[in-house]
Amino acid sequence: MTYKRDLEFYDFERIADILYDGIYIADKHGKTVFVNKAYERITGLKREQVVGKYVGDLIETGLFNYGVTPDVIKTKKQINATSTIHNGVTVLITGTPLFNNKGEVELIVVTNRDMSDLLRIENELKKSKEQMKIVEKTEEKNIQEIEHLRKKSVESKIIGESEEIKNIIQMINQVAKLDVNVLITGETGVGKEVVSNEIYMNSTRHNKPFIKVNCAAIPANLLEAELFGYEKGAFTGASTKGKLGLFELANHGTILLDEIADMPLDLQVKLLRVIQQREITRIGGTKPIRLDVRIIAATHGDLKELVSKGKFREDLYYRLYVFPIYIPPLRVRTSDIEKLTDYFLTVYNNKYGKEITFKKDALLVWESYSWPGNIRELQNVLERLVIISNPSEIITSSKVKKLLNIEMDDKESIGSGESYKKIIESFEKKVLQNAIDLYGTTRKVAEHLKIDQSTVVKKAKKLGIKLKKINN
Ligand SMILES: Nc1ncnc2c1ncn2[C@@H]1O[C@H](COP(=O)(O)OP(=O)(O)OP(=O)(O)O)[C@@H](O)[C@H]1O
Repeated sequence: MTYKRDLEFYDFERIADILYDGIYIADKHGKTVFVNKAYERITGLKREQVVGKYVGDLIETGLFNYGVTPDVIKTKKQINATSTIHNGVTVLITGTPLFNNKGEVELIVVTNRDMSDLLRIENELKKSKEQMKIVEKTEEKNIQEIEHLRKKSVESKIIGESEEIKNIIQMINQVAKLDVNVLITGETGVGKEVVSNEIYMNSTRHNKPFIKVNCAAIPANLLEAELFGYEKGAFTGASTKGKLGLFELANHGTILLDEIADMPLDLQVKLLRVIQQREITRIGGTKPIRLDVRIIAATHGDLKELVSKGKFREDLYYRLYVFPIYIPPLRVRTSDIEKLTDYFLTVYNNKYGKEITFKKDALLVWESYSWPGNIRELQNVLERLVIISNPSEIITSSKVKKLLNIEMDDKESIGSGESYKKIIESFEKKVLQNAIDLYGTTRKVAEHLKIDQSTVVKKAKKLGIKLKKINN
């Protein structure tokens, strides 16, 4: 046989030394006769420490916790096992007996495979599987959240038949299907969110996410992470998994940036980039992420004024001002009060199982109130009224006045025991407050009441009327 003759020319020790797995050979007594280089590498033991030693002694000295050789000698069979060696490495060992022609065990050849790499890969696989599960769960949660927001939005309906509301509904119909940014302005509680819901519901994106962010409610230092997300370990305290930003959650859908005036200037720059380049970069990230999000911004503040004071970026203002919708306060569309009252009274009567109605003069007082908190206030006061009233109570004007803290009329005032000065003062306050509510600025009040603007300001101060949000 030629191959046998050829083999005689090869140096088996050299061959054994180039193998990746460790080789250990013991004689029939369990005395080590050979170890290759890979064995030295894996175990960290030198040839001299092992060769000539009995495997039992090696186990006793604590170099291995288990050796297969004694069992192979005993059983005369191949044995597979794992063993941890003194340096902490786990090895897969296979001991195979080599028999002489009498069928006796002559040598035991043991291969050692370092399991560290394998265990590391297995661990990584386990970790990635766990991470995948977390991502899947988060995605599922996000989808549920989006679905919840969508359902909530579907419920909203605009009540009101005033010219102002008709005009707003017309604007919603014009803009909803166009993919442009919308800026909704108006005092607190006028229905900016309700209008944004209607735009979303009537847009082509109505079956895609609708994410609402109140920029004033999230602390400025957290807003960036909330909006744009971050990569894992982006900053101290960041989650090790990283975080998906609200813009990414809103992808292909719509985002409502409520109270946009409260967005810090440095974030305004980032927002501008989202609008212009249609992409975001997570905090700590390097790769920009393409996005397709429609932006609806809302504010009760005067953005133009903030621009002139350097508190809002002019370029962003014009990017948002593509289609502005202004919602007037309830006091200038008093015809809506009755419809809204009817609507919410039915809602709360049903909710609390009551049949409360208004007396005609009570409704007049109700409608003449200035509703500084607008529809939100009307809704809240009405709910309170339903709660505190008897099941079939007919609400009187005095109950409404008490509830709304409205001062009494002239006849009621005269009989109240107050001094002449006090009665005149309260009458003056009522006139001035109504005029300010009606005309909005001290300049216009002065014009209509034919007095100096400085007198309006002085009297308002003296009578304790707040002019904070009124521009001269
Ligand atoms: N036209 C409307 N028809 C029915 N409900 C309305 C209408 N406008 C507002 N509401 C109700 O009034 C409340 C306040 O409305 P909304 O939150 O939209 O006001 P907002 O202008 O966004 O307030 P804020 O500036 O404080 O965020 C909500 O409960 C909303 O459902």
